[in-house]
Amino acid sequence: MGYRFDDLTAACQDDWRGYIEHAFVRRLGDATLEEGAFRHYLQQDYLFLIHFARAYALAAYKSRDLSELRHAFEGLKTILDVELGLHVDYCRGWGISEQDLARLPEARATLAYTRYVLDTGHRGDLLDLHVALAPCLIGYGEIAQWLNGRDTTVRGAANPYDAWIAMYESTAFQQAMADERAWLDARLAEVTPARFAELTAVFRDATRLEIDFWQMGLDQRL
Ligand SMILES: Cc1ncc(CN)c(N)n1
Repeated sequence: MGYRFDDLTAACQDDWRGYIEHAFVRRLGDATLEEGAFRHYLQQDYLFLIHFARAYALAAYKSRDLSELRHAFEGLKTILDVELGLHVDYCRGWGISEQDLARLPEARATLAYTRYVLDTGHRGDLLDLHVALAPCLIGYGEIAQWLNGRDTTVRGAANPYDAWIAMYESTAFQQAMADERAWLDARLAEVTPARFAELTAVFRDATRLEIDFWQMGLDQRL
């Protein structure tokens, strides 16, 4: 007993590394990612973020006290104010308008991942839902750190994806990630081994669905 968030990643090491160090992420860092792959990912990520905002709203609904409600509200605000706001501006820079985004067909990988998280939240409790959301928030914060620690990552004007890395290394995003980790550490400290095994299964599923999302971007598949 006395689990922490790191125990979840340790229990799914291969999947977690496969997500953080995916070929899509490596190429984005090396500035060798094909533009069409990034554009496809960016468009689907808009749809993804809308459903993830709904998942944080579900977390608010499932909250049992004011502190849980505030925590869900902070997560929702990070998605709406930090990520989605920047995302729409960023898409505009890539010639993708809000009207284009509103008309997008949803890729299977987007559908599978977002509905999995919403379903997990509906049938489970607040901790199930936050564990299903964790690869998203904590994973992207870790990806930005991992990219920055590599010698081959190209930063600045020489990398067309530099602003993407900057968004996830920003203080606002890194703080939201740290808050989520602390929240999970406090809750996981109290779970039994049997409950931890259930939560590990949720975390592994969500991490694999993140891997599929990168692959969908690389393959430019709907
Ligand atoms: C698919 C995906 N996963 C995670 C994140 C980071 N919130 C994102 N924008 N998109």
